[in-house]
Amino acid sequence: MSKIAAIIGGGVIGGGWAARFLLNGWDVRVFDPDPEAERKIGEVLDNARRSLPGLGNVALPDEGRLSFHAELAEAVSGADWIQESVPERLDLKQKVYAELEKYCDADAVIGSSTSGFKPSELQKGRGNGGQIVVAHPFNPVYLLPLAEVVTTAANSQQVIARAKEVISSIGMYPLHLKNEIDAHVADRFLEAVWREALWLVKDGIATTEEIDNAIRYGFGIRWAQMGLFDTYRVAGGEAGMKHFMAQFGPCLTSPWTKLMDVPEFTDELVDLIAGQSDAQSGHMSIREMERIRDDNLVGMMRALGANDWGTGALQNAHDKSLEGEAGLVSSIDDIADLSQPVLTQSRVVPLDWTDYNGHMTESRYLDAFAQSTDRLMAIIGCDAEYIASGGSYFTAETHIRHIDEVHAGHPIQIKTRVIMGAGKKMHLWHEMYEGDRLLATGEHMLLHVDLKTRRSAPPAAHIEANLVKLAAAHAALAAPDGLGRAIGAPR
Ligand SMILES: NC(=O)C1=CN([C@@H]2O[C@H](COP(=O)(O)OP(=O)(O)OC[C@H]3O[C@@H](n4cnc5c(N)ncnc54)[C@H](O)[C@@H]3O)[C@@H](O)[C@H]2O)C=CC1
Ligand SMILES: C[N+](C)(C)CC(=O)CC(=O)[O-]
Repeated sequence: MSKIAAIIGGGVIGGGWAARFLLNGWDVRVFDPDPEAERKIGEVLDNARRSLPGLGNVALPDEGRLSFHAELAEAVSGADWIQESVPERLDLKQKVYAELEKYCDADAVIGSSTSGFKPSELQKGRGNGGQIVVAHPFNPVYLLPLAEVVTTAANSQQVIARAKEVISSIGMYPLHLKNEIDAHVADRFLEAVWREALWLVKDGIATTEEIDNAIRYGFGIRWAQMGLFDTYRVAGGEAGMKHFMAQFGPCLTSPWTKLMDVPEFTDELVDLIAGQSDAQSGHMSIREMERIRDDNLVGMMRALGANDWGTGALQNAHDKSLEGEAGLVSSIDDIADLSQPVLTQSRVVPLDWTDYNGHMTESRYLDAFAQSTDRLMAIIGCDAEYIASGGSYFTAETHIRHIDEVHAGHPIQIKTRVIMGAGKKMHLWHEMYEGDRLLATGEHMLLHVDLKTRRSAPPAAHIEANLVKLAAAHAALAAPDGLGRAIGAPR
């Protein structure tokens, strides 16, 4: 199946979709009458290239081709996925759908980024309405994985399944809503919070900065990892959700929120809010703020990945799906040539791996080598299931040589040799490269342990056999330069 996405409307959101598809290996065609569209998408892409490839622990596929088209017909003909991201005006969107109907392929899925319109409003009057679904993303689309997929009875199961499959394949989470409603689910929350915030500023209760602090220092970061209901379940203490509801349910009838209507957007209110926002953050450009936002998102999402939780768990699953294309294996049976060092890592240096010297920081070399050791362990059979049964390896000694520097966003690969594998011992040699350039070596001695006694113990027979097999195959290679080296400072 070809992978061609047509992006109709390449502004903030269309640019984000373009980057998400492109960096996941799709060819992307953009149609946008704005003469500045190419520049703007270029800038969004710069930010996306900086942040997305290093979000996960496995390299993304090769980037697709990006092209700009003056005619809608040219952009959409032959496209598998069409993403409409024109401004939020129903008349304009309906005009675009009438045009799309003429030129798109009959089996293409058409997703709309609309924040508020229902899919039936977009499908209305269209002979090909069954091809149209809402695929509502969140800014920045290239980093945030949620896409609300809203469908109607006009959409076949095949179209719905295809929509979910494509969205998942580019590392996103399709939240399928079968019942359409204005603004879907997530934007209902955003509007409620936004409305409260507008009143609080208008009535002089809090400034824009105080409101942002109330969110980012408190419930915002909490929501990011556990959402609303799980957070409140925990807040109910040992008695959980029922206790929480008994304690705080009555407040709802007060209610704490008094300001249910929307404040009028008078010039005075717009100036008040824009003025406070300028005072708060006017010293930074929007692009600068985007990069700060992206650095923070990547750091937080990668932290969740270490816990295999929330967006991090989703990214870990996406990484798994990319392993084959990246040349990574999880079993000795899948190694094509046993005589060569094993590829144990193919990734991009993430944003949060760099330091004040502007390059990958020393502790991350060990992090990368440790991940390669984990993969080698899995390859010989010491995988999660084996570890859960009570056996594993502990590292007893490590020697890392930092040979050349590498920067965030650059691709690295690690190749691993088994120097010795017998009984309880596993002696590994990792080499880290960017292309042909050797960046670092890692030499590690590990001991097999019984996780109950926490003492060294022989591994299961199949693990030792696999280790011996790899060690024997690698023994035919010339000894690596630097093997067994100590720092060797004169005394
Ligand atoms: N900005 C946001 O935070 C989010 C916006 N959305 C939705 O995404 C859609 C687009 O919003 P933004 O990207 O923010 O707007 P935007 O104003 O940044 O971009 C819209 C783009 O569409 C282009 N355009 C206008 N008429 C067109 C036409 N007939 N054919 C092709 N392109 C055309 C414009 O030149 C512009 O580049 C809206 O439906 C919005 O509700 C969804 C999620 C978040
Ligand atoms: C403000 N907004 C309604 C356009 C926001 C969205 O639709 C989603 C987002 O990215 O917050």
